[in-house]
Amino acid sequence: MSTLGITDGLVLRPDMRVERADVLVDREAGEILDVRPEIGRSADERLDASDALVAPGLVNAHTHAAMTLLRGYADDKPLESWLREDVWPAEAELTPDDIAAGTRLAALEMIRSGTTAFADMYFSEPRVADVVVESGLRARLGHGVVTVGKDEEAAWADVEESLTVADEVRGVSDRVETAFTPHSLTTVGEEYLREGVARARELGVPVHVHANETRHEVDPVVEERGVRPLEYAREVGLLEPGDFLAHCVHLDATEIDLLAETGASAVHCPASNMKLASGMAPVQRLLDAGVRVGLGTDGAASNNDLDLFGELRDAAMVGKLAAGDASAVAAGDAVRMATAGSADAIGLPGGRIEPGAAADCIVVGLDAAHLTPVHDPVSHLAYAATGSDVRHTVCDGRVLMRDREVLALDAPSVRAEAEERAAALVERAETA
Ligand SMILES: CSC[C@H]1O[C@@H](n2cnc3c(O)ncnc32)[C@H](O)[C@@H]1O
Ligand SMILES: [Zn+2]
Repeated sequence: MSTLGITDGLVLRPDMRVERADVLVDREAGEILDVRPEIGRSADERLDASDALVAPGLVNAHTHAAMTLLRGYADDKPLESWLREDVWPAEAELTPDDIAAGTRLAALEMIRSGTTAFADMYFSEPRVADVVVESGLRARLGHGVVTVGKDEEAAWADVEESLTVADEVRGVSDRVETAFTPHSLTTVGEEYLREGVARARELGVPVHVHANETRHEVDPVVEERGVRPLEYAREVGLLEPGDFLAHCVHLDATEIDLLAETGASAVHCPASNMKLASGMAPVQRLLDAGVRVGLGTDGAASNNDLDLFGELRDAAMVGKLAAGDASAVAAGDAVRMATAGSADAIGLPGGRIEPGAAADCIVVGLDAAHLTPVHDPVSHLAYAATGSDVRHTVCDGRVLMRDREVLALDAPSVRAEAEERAAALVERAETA
């Protein structure tokens, strides 16, 4: 057996206690073997965690990774006009090579800011899967379906593509899983949703969908169908355990209960919700009802970065504002959402430092001015740390970043290619 020891640090345990211990990893199995003082000293490879906290790798439960190419392209607009006037026209010009380059940039950013797994909904997902394999991350991937504005043939072809990706891409690596990913309850017609969801059940893949993000998305469902959007979702076969719904901002009490009863998860995207002025998700009410809640950045065009430490802070802050209660969404709740909550929501291993768990870990330096003194490391994770405090990143037992150097990707060439492709993409979009 070949081992990795993460030594001399503090370790964040699943119950949010922090203790001084080493973490010993089986590199081949990609599994945590033991968490105990001094257990890592004789490991084959060592990572220094002195003056640092060993935490689970963060899990980004909702993103569109290749949207890094559109970072800063269209700011300061609400969702509907942002999508229709800027984002969708630009996305129409994307090539598979652009998507690979944008995803590679996203992978670089995620590894550097302590994310070890993500859920993606986008296009050219076989190329996204190749980048996941190359970078060493874990992911659940899905081809996003939109049927509004398409003729029947094109709409069915989009549904078929999502199902084919869900079926075929999951075999490419142990670190890659898939989902059926209709874009939203209003941008995919009812017959396509019903059929796609039923076929996803046959394939045994979950559904990842945007839901209840803005009032403009909720009101038409209520007016036309006389039910709340998540009641409609249930009618078309959604909300099975394993399904996860991005945003869940505008929910009524019935919908919160539906999520709790069915076991479907909500993915909170606080920065995107604030930037697009979509609203404040009722996160404390979801947690109180027993709903599993994960945390996502959404795409880099509505955030504008993929640093989940920002979401941790935003989730804790906006959670209090939404509840009118400073004790709502406490630091430990936010950290749980970004780790075990997200991992469980998207159905990937990770999110916990304990024997038998996936060896997806980060080492966060606590030796910076903005993290001094250390009264409570969990508080620092939620409120004061940033992605650049991450010293090492490990996924599946493999070191992806050591002392801030990303090992599997060549950062300068990843950045250069993304820069070049982003400029050409925008040029094409603006002359189309
Ligand atoms: C069809 S692939 C996914 C699709 O979703 C778009 N998108 C990005 N951010 C959001 C958001 O916050 N709500 C809804 N849709 C979003 C993305 O640009 C792709 O077109
Ligand atoms: Zn999204």
